[in-house]
Formats: sequence, C-alpha cells, structure tokens
Amino acid sequence: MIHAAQLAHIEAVINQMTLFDRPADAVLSAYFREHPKLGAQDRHVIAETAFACLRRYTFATALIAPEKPTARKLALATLARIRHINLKEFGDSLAANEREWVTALKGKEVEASLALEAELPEWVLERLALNHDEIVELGQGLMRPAPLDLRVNTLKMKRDDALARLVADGIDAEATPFSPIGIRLKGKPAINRHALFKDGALEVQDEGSQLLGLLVGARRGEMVVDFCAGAGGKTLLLGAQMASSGRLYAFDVSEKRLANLKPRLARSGLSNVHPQLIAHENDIKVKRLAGKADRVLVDAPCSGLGTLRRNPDLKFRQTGQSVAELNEKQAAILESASRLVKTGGRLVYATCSLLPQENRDIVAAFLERHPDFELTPANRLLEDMRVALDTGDCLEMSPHRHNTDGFFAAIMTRRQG
Ligand SMILES: C[S@@+](CC[C@H](N)C(=O)[O-])C[C@H]1O[C@@H](n2cnc3c(N)ncnc32)[C@H](O)[C@@H]1O
Repeated sequence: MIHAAQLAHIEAVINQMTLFDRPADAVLSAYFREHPKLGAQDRHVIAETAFACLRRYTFATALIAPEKPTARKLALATLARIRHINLKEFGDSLAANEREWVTALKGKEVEASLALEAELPEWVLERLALNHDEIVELGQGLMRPAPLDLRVNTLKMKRDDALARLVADGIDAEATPFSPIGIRLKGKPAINRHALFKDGALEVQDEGSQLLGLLVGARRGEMVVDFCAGAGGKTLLLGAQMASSGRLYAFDVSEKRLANLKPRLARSGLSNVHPQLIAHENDIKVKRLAGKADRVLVDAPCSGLGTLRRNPDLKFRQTGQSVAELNEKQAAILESASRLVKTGGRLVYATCSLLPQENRDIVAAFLERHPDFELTPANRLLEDMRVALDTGDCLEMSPHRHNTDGFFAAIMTRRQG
C-alpha cells in the first residue's frame, strides 16, 4: 500500500533528483537527513521508487508524453508501470483526476525505440560501437540490481575462512566466480556492522574492480603508485597484495576523497601506504618519482557509465561534451603517470566507463606516442593468475556478461632499454 505521505516524499525526491545537478545518492541521503523521522519501510519505498524512475526514465517520460514529466507524474508512472502497483494499492493517496490518469496510463503503449529498450540516451548509443542486440543486452544488464561484493583483506584472513564465518553468522554468501579474493552476498545485509568488516578483514568492492586491481600485479617490497586513489578502493587491495611492505603512494587531487581513505586505511592494518594530495597531474610530488615505480595504476576520472546499475542518473548528468573534456584529462594523467614507470615496470590504465572513447582510444593514442610502452595482454595475465576469464587483450567487464560493473583496463609494460 502506498500512503499519501509516502507519495509526497517520492515526488519531492524525484523532483530534486531530476534536476540532475548532483548525484542521486547524495540527494537521497540529504533528504533522509532532513527527514529523520522516516521509518525504514518508508525509506525503502522512497529509495526504490526514485531509483526505478531514474533507471527507466526514458520509458517513464514516454508514458507521460506529450504532457510535461512533472515529479508527481513521474512518481505515479513509476509506481503504476515500473513497480506495478495496482490502483487498490494506491489507497486514498490519489485525487480523483489522478486515479483516472493512472487508470489510462495502465493501458498506454509507447512507441518502441532502441533508446527506450536499452534505457540509454542517444549520445551514449552513438558512442558505444555495438550492434542493436548488444546494446539492448547491455542496457538491460545496466538496469538490473547490482549484487553486493566484498573483497577479503588477505593481510588479515583467507577467503575460505571469511566465507565460512559469514555463512556461520547466517549471511547468504558465496565465492565470486572470477576474483580469487571476492565474496558475493545475496541480498543487502548491513555488512558494515559485521565484526569482520569493522576489523578490516572485509571491504565492499565490486568483483570487476578487484580484478582490475589484481592486474596491477603489485608484489612485496615494490614501489607502487595509485595515481588516482580517491577513497582508496584499489589502494587497499594493492597494499594487501604487497603484504604491507615496500611503498605505495596514493595520489589524488581531492582532499575530501583522500580523507575518506584514512579510516579505511586504519581498519586495513596497512602500514606501507603514503597518501599524497597533489594539485594536478604534473605536481612536483609526482615528478620526484620519475622512473622509480615498479607499477603505476591510473584509475582515471571517467563518465562512470559502467556503474549505471548503482548510479542511473549518470547517463543524464554526463554529456558528449563532458566526456570530451574527460578525454583530455585522461590523456594528460596517463601521460604524466607513465613517466613514473621504471624500465620493465607496469602501467595500468583503467576506467569504469563503457565508451571506447574513454578506454581503447586513450590507450591507442598513448601507445602511438610512446613506442617504449607495449600492451601486455590481459587474458595472458589472467591465465597466469588462474582466473578463468578471457576478455581479450584488455580487461572489459560488463554487467550483462559478468554481473559486475562495467570496467576497462589496459596493461602496458615499459620496454627494456
Ligand atoms: C575513478 S576515481 C578513483 C577511484 C579509486 N581508485 C577507487 O578505487 O576507489 C578517479 C579519481 O581521480 C581523481 N583525479 C581527478 N583528476 C586527477 C588528477 N589530475 N590527478 C590525480 N587524480 C585525479 C579524482 O579525484 C577521483 O578520486
């Protein structure tokens, strides 16, 4: 049953989210902070409906057309046609004219199109370089809910032991199919309250992100740079791979993101990580390390389109123009980061984008400019790690094929001089 008050909250949240001026999850958390009295059930209905609306926004607006998609109409269309709430379940939350409108909406058909089937805007469709069926499969994969994946901190525990402990505690969990250090949970238990999480033995990390981190191949005693470390999702993995030895630099231009790394670092037990705030990719702190690093990871700022399962608003917050601007940044960061790699060392360029323009194109242009770097096939490295996954010479994960977020990684080696 949908109550009038719930409907009003859903409308208010959709109203703010569809301004597309800040991340949808930030809108939702702020809203819940401003309405502390909302119960768990209300929060659940509000969140599920608002995110369903963003996921199927093209469909919802097509249903409402030619009328203007007001937040109220979007809320009603989402509930009636996407969440399949029947008229009875709306109780007395609808005005008489709304009841009529929803009744008509229940039988309304919309004209089929690729953008509608895949729920991807034209500017994304144009840039995907996929055929019709592949786009539909991808788009539908991006609409399915993402599982909750964990990474085991191998500094503290073995995966089998962590898995056994979770199962013993009544949590439905299984090993991830590809990552040797991953656990996939069924449902969404509050894992951050579990003792293993509090002790730093577990971290939340998508399986694709884990594989990408493992491809860096960081080893004990090495000098490794995580060039775009953010809040350290991959830094923590690299540090554990290095068994907390050697030196691991975590660079980022965002003070706030690096600050979020601190508590995670404390939990992880790592003592080899050196977070460094840099002003830009050519900062003097970067230049000091020229030619010294065994491995450099560039987890570049990108459109994030591979994470649409979690952030469906991104397809409306990014544009062809913003991607073009990101491309310049990506190339500049890769250029600067590559200077840190020593001869024989490894450079990994990665994104959570699905667009060739942010992935292969950046790498191809870089390799063209730098004959001293060569591509090391990802499939060969995965085989060496006994990971039964072959996506070709680069790592390319996608929701519909691998049930992970969309990820890209190219591994490059600096040739011996
Ligand atoms: C994809 S996110 C990194 C996510 C992180 N590696 C993780 O696994 O959680 C990209 C990061 O690049 C950072 N960034 C943007 N411009 C940068 C630059 N010029 N140099 C270094 N980092 C930069 C952003 O602040 C952001 O944290």
